[in-house]
Amino acid sequence: MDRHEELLSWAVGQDVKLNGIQPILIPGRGTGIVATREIKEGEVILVVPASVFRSLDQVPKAISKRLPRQTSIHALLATFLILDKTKRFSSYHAFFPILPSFASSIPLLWPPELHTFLPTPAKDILEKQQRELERDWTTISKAFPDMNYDQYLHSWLLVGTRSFYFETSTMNRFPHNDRLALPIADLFNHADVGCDASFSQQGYKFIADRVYHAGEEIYTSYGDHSNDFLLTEYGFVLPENRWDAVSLDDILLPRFTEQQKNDLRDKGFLGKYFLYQETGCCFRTQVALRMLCCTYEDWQQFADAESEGEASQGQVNVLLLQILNTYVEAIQQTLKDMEGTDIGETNQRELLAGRWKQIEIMVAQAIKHLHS
Ligand SMILES: C[S@@+](CC[C@H](N)C(=O)[O-])C[C@H]1O[C@@H](n2cnc3c(N)ncnc32)[C@H](O)[C@@H]1O
Repeated sequence: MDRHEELLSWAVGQDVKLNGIQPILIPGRGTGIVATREIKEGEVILVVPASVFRSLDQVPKAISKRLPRQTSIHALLATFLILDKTKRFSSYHAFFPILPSFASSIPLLWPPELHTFLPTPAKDILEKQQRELERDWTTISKAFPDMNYDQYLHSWLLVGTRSFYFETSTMNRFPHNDRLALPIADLFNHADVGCDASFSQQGYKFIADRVYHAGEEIYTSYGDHSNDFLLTEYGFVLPENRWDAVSLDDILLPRFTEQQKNDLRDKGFLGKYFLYQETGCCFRTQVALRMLCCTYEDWQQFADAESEGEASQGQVNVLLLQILNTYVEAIQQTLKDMEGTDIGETNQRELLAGRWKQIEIMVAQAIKHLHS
């Protein structure tokens, strides 16, 4: 029996119902789920009973009692995966990628010098991850002094990349993004649109979002995530991603005086300026650009939604064009600097360069759109 057949028979033994789907190895994406026959839109393709869940409620008291009440679910599950020596989940655990396989893809494991080349939104997510990992490891290593850091890091990354959002009443006191659970759904790879899961107290079901032909990979969507988010949280970028966004903060923020920053902050418009794949510049960016090229009164009226800013749109577009052209030069410089460095592994640098090329294309498309 190969590994995937073993996983399948383990799942069936746990009362998981797979209907016209199976896990297989997919080049470049590890394991994924494919259709074994033609699947109709709306068909239930997977039923996972709550008895298989690994979440807050299943963490043994022997673990949770040794930890402070505010310990994150992420930290609890990571600890549970390590200390769970029962046979029941061993076929599932055997599927987990080993720690070195995360190193090429997950920026958290890249050398810090390479982090300096990450786009700003990815850097922000990485810093949050670093803070959370440190917080969790401090708690866990105090309660379990024999635990090894690499083993914990591995388990923490497994939970971070494989768990799905799930809620029970016992989870209410935890932040939404910490209401995590495993397993099975984690065998699906991500696409910007895919099959949805429907949850109940009995478990969850996956429903086909469209027709699938035999052999076709079936995706789910981990959320409306940009490629900077996917890169940092999951270690990959999508070639086509309707939710992709490019941050303009690095090129816009340095243009403001302190006074202008204060005015923007007072109205809640300082930073988080994005260029979206589908819709172009966000409203916040339009507000910020008007701060740089309109009178204070015109800016204020636009920011307060008292004017639609049509009279100033021409000026705004000219300024945006100039800013985006400057950004393209900066992106090309980043790519050149990356070519000239041997920091990290080749595949880490290639993944990062690929992301910057996507950003360059999105900015170039916005420039083309402004010209037309
Ligand atoms: C929840 S797991 C999905 C199953 C995983 N492929 C496996 O081998 O077990 C998430 C991980 O799968 C990979 N992945 C998911 N979607 C992907 C995609 N569209 N392209 C490339 N890798 C993907 C990434 O490594 C990600 O961290």
